[in-house]
Amino acid sequence: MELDLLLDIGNTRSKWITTKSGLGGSLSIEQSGIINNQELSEQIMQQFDSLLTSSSVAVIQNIFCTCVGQLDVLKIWQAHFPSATLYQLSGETVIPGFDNGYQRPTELGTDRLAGMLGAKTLYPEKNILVIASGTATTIDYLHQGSKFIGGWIIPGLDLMLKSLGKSTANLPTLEANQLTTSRDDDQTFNNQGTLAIPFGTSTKDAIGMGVVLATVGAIQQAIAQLPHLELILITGGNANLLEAYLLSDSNQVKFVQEPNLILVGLNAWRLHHKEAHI
Ligand SMILES: Nc1ncnc2c1ncn2[C@@H]1O[C@H](COP(=O)(O)OP(=O)(O)O)[C@@H](O)[C@H]1O
Ligand SMILES: CC(C)(COP(=O)(O)O)[C@@H](O)C(=O)NCCC(=O)O
Repeated sequence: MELDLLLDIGNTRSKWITTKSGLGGSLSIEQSGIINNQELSEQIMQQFDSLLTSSSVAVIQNIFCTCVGQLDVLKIWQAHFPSATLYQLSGETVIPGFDNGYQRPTELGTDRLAGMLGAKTLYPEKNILVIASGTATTIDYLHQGSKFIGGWIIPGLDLMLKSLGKSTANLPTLEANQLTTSRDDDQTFNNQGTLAIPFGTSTKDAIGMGVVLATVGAIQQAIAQLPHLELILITGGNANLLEAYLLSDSNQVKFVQEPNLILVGLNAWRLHHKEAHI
């Protein structure tokens, strides 16, 4: 079987999917995985073991990739699949029906571009806010599934926690997974059933609630200034955590978690690329 590898290299982790190499409709997933970039070589060997050992049957033909992480990370990926052809998404890549509103399109992170292509593919013609909550948190607006209006970049939850810990004498360095979302804890819920954000009464809570509110507040600001917003999509490593704090029915806008949004976007670009080069 001939396979293509869809690869999203972020600043913390690489997310991947293999799909049949031919042209198809929606994304069919053969295998998938997530690898921390610091453990890349070891994990590629482990996660791809069955593919690599049965290489006479399954071969990676092409890699369709977005890389906003270190180039060295991409080089390690390439070294494991030397016979595959590498295609890298660029801010300048032309996609029919998609208009990149950045002043300098090449400046736009290709993961953000792929996220919007994913949104356009899954929810055509909608006004969509795309939130990617990873190393950084990005909040991007896609108008009518076709025009990227612009967005915001703020430090991701871990990054905020790390920088507070590192740059102050008195603050501990918390981790995002210490910001609990469990309903078993003694936490406050608002009348929509999502977590309320109380004022902190300990250093830990003051930091935790502060970084969550910095993020949720930005998202709510975006919602407030987009009267025609129809849908909010959230993806990335902190999507679960963030979702617990976001209003599920903000301003009547539907809110959906799409873990593979960027890879879905890469697949849409892959199909377009293949159709254009038949
Ligand atoms: N198992 C995990 N390993 C690393 N980070 C994780 C993990 N689970 C959740 N996270 C959170 O997800 C973030 C990375 O999310 P991800 O979407 O992969 O980011 P990026 O695309 O920037 O690499 C980390 O900053 C961390 O806060
Ligand atoms: C904003 C980002 C750092 C997000 O990276 P991530 O958190 O996904 O690792 C990345 O999309 C990037 O490097 N963007 C380039 C600048 C821009 O999009 O304007």
